[in-house]
Amino acid sequence: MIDAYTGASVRAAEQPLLDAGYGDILMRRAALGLSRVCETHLRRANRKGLLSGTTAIILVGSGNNGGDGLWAGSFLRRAGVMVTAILTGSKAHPQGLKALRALGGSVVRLEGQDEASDPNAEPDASIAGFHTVDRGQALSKLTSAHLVVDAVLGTGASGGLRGEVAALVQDFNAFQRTSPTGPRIVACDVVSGVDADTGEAPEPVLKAHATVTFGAAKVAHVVAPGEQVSGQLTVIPIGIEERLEDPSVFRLEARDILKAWPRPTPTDTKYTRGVLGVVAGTPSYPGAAIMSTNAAVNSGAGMIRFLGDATTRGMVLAQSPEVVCSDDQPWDVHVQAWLAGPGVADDESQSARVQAVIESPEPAVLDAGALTPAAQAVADGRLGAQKILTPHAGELEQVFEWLKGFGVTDDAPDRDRIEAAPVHWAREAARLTGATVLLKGATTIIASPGSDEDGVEQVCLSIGQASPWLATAGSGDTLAGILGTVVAHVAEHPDALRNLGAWAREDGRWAAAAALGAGVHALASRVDGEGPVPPTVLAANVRKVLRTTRQ
Ligand SMILES: NC(=O)C1=CN([C@@H]2O[C@H](COP(=O)(O)OP(=O)(O)OC[C@H]3O[C@@H](n4cnc5c(N)ncnc54)[C@H](O)[C@@H]3O)[C@@H](O)[C@H]2O)[C@@H](O)CC1
Ligand SMILES: Nc1ncnc2c1ncn2[C@@H]1O[C@H](COP(=O)(O)OP(=O)(O)O)[C@@H](O)[C@H]1O
Repeated sequence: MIDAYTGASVRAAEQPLLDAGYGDILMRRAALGLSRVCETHLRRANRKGLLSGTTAIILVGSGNNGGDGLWAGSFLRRAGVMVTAILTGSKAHPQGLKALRALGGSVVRLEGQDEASDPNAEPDASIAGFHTVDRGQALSKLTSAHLVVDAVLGTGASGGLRGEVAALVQDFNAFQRTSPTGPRIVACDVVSGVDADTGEAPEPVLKAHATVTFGAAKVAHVVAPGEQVSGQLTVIPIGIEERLEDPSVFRLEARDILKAWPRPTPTDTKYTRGVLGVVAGTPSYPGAAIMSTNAAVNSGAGMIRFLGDATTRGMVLAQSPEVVCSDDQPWDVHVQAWLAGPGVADDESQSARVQAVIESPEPAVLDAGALTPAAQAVADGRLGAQKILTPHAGELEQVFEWLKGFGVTDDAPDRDRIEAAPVHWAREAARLTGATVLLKGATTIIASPGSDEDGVEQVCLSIGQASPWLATAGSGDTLAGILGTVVAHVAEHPDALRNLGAWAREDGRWAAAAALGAGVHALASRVDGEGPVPPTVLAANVRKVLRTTRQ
């Protein structure tokens, strides 16, 4: 599990050490870790695996992030690398600058640095004497280097790159598009301009092959879009780890997911494992019913009860004879949890069942056609953490429109805003609806509602490493079936996921269950390597994923 923190909580952990005068030591530890990762990349760039003869350009901002870069440059110099620092701000960390120069590193200033690129610009005599390079000259230094270290902005950034350095990055990105064999790019702490706390990545950003961060991962490393530009993450311990408070986002990794996935014990029966009721599909859209029930079967549901019309029932049974089908109403059957909504549109009887599920006290995964009625139900009160909404960004936009219509919020973000800061909007949707929200996308975000009144903190998780091949119609129906299975189990065994952490109890268990479902879905997308994963194959892959650990 990766615990990811906000910049503010990392700074709070550092503060006592800074107050005690250990700032330089922290910075040098950070820089040493950064330089080691840079060395690995540089050795790969040299056929003989040597460092001498390799070149590194460090883009250096005016704050401590730039200080890390300068110190790392001095360590690389000592190892024989030819290092040039390009200063992009109106000042530079004095000790870092001294250290790099003492070891023979070159230092130049990017011409045109002005108030636009650094809001706190103060003319600084200590760097005024350095030779300047214009953007074209800086670009040719970058493109001819073996390695570029991005140390312009770290956790102290407010907004994206601006001014001349933004234009330089834009030019470099244009070069990269035509010449994929450019330098390796290593980001210091966070990719410059990416918001450490939300992962927002305002263009332009220098997409990194690797990011080296200090003390702990930041939220931007585990949520979209920040994660997608960060490359491989290395966390360097600097001595603040014990002082960190609660993480802001948990990233579950493959081993956490496989370890926590609930497995039957010898005393279990199909009922004690949790019965899942499914309200999905209509004669017009029967596929969603077939795919979601098939996924539930393959993820090991104890029993599945499908409610729907005769045509769809016949098709579900043809694919999965294990499913118990009827035309009952939700209140007539006893289940531990529901899955409602996939493929439900323009059908009175199925919509009525969806409505009954929303109004029932049971836990429920509410997907696709259940999202609008769920948002409408918020007008009558919070839904409860046991109701799990599973929108993609476009569906979440509609949920927010309904919430705005009911006066629950003034701010209804559109799809683009949601995609720019999914972790923020997933949390907000959970807070406003009172439901657990699973927001789909390149990384999947899961947020529990929390409660200001009861002092219950929101739990937030992220799941990554899903194959982009999942962007296929029907992947969501498969996810819904997997989610239903694990939610039904957790409904019957409230403490089943407690080993994940204290946060995975009470209301947080629904977020934990949803994260496990999304995690298994992501693992199933890559189990046979990278390539197309039609939903039926994806569902079958779930069994392979769940077989990979010993019990
Ligand atoms: N505090 C510490 O002891 C440690 C801090 N470390 C490093 O320090 C970094 C944080 O340092 P700082 O707080 O100095 O912040 P940054 O280095 O991220 O940036 C702050 C500077 O950039 C300017 N700035 C902010 N937004 C800008 C924008 N959009 N465009 C142009 N200029 C902008 C500010 O005016 C300020 O001068 C971390 O990311 C990490 O790399 C590490 O050395 C570990 C130890
Ligand atoms: N680019 C991507 N990378 C990784 N996963 C993705 C990507 N695009 C979509 N997904 C995942 O694929 C699934 C698509 O679900 P959804 O949009 O509901 O599809 P459908 O309704 O057609 O079944 C979600 O789990 C989502 O997180």
